[in-house]
Amino acid sequence: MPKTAYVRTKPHLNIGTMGHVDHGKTTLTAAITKVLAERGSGSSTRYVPFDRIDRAPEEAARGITINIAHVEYETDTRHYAHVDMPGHADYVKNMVTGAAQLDGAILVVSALDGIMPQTAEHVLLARQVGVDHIVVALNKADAGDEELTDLVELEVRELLSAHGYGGESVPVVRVSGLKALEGDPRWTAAVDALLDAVDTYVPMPERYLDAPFLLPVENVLTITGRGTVVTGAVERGTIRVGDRVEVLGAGVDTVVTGLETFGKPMDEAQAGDNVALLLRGVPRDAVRRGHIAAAPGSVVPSRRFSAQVYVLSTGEGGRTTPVSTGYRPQFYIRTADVVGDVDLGERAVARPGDTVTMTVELGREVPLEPGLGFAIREGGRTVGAGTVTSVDRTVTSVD
Ligand SMILES: Nc1nc2c(ncn2[C@@H]2O[C@H](COP(=O)(O)OP(=O)(O)OP(=O)(O)O)[C@@H](O)[C@H]2O)c(=O)[nH]1
Ligand SMILES: [Mg+2]
Repeated sequence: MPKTAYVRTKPHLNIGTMGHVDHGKTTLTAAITKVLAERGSGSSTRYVPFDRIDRAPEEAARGITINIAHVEYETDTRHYAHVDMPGHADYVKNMVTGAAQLDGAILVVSALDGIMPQTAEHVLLARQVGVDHIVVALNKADAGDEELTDLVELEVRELLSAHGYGGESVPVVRVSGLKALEGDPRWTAAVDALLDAVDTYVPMPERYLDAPFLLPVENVLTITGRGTVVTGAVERGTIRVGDRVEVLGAGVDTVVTGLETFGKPMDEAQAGDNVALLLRGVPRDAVRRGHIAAAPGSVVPSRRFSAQVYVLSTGEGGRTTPVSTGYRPQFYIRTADVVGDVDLGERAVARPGDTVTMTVELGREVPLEPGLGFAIREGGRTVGAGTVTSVDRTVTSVD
């Protein structure tokens, strides 16, 4: 049976749940889909139960969200792709990948526990990777005491202000994902209120539809008998079946032979869409997460750039000791994870808590441009966050 094509009836946005481990992100995600399915809003909304969101086998075994799960739903005015991000500290790198494509985020904070290390880390990373709007879900409000919840709310608003989110105006909605899932009317209404806050507070971002096509590869899979598929969110431009693309990093130049969003075929994908591209004649192991699919010749990758970097303080989970020239951490740029050599120039050291300028020489070429945000990690933790200020295009790569 042919699959029904995707029909673009509402503006599409990418949002997601982020926050500390066990604060209820996945439960709330399931509750959102249930409330919307019952509201009957939009043909693409389906209830996705909790255990279908945490679906990779490795996750079920460990009971924590490792990969990033995408679900689709519609409110009355918008179509959303929602990524449920992992809270566990080891998986913050996946959070960077997920957040890199978010137009807005729902920060889930347990009203019982308040701000925890990953709550703060996710807010910092969200700021760095360009998430401009956050709505807060104070979850587990069914079990929390009102006065304590008021304190948690104050604390969250302060945290957001400290990271430039204007904490006093951010919507903070008290919810219970668990009770909403059980159908308790008080709490399904709270989820409705949260969705209304997302609909109104997160603006429709500007989509660069006229720019050359670019998609950072998030995942690669094989469809038996059809070929290799790359997935991710289109960063800019549009793409149609039959268009040529090159995959930077893989050295592949090919043609798009199929295009889907949430399992539905589409004729054209555009900036902001979460898509799967079927590529002609590309071996599965040629392409990896971190590569970039782009209109041929539209981007020139580079290795050297200058950046402004904030070195996380020790209290934020950063380093306890300064860094100096010669430091070699991992750089998380779009979906890529690349080693880089740091040069601090005249400045001898950068201490935790400092904001510094640096030159970086990456281990391999990636498409870079001023304004691009990135995270710096070392030994499984985030130690810095920065923005590219200029790109040195004179250094050519040997590979
Ligand atoms: N009382 C109460 N418990 C909740 C609520 N939401 C989630 N929980 C419980 O909190 C625990 C964690 O919920 P999850 O939804 O798995 O949390 P998570 O944030 O997705 O966790 P990670 O993905 O591992 O970071 C589970 O035992 C839930 O049943 C709520 O609104 N109220
Ligand atoms: Mg989860």
